[in-house]
Amino acid sequence: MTTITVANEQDIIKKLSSYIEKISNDAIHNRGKFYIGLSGGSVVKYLSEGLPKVNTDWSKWVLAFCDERIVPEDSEDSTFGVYSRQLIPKTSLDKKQFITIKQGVSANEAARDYTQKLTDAFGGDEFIFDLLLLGMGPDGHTCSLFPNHPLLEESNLKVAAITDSPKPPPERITLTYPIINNARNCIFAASGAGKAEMIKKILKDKDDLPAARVKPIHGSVYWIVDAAAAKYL
Ligand SMILES: O=C1O[C@H](COP(=O)(O)O)[C@@H](O)[C@H](O)[C@H]1O
Repeated sequence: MTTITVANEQDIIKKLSSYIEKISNDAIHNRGKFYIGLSGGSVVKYLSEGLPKVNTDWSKWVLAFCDERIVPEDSEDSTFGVYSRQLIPKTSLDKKQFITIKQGVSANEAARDYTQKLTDAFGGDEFIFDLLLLGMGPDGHTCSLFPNHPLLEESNLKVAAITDSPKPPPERITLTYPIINNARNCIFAASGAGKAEMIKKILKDKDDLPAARVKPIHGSVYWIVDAAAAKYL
């Protein structure tokens, strides 16, 4: 695990963008495509500001979601909805490059459908993401994997439904640890004093929180944090 501490949110955006540029270009050079998993929350802002400056072949990107909320795409809570308003217009990305959830179905049906869409996108049932961009909530959750939730132990499903998310909206789908920890790279980005206590618990005290369980078997995990979020490290 590598922790990178920078001065402020703008520097997080710059550092994150430089990692994305390098990892995407390496993936495209070595394997012809770049598979990336996106998170919602504050990560959307980092990417909407940073990605438009990244030098990459956008046509080779395949974009999925680390988690998504079961809401209509035009809802403020839809992660794809936010990216389509805030990021897509600033890049050459096409909406068709995003693997989105099926609309108008239950969380369980959306999870099943999303698993099939990922199987099609990866050309098989081994999903190896080049990069997962992860957020960490103030309770230590990542993706839609929340503290003390049974989904933390899920070992069969690759994409799972959750219908009792403690953070609204309650119905979501999420990648599970077998897929998260099969990624080549995972990057957490977190800023602000509101995250400082949890960052200490995870990075210093090594508490068993959902974000701390991100340990790719053959890959790397990076934490990019600003000075306020790192104040207890
Ligand atoms: O609900 C969610 O929260 C986490 C963390 O969000 P943040 O705003 O505290 O960074 C996010 O990573 C996840 O994708 C989202 O569904």
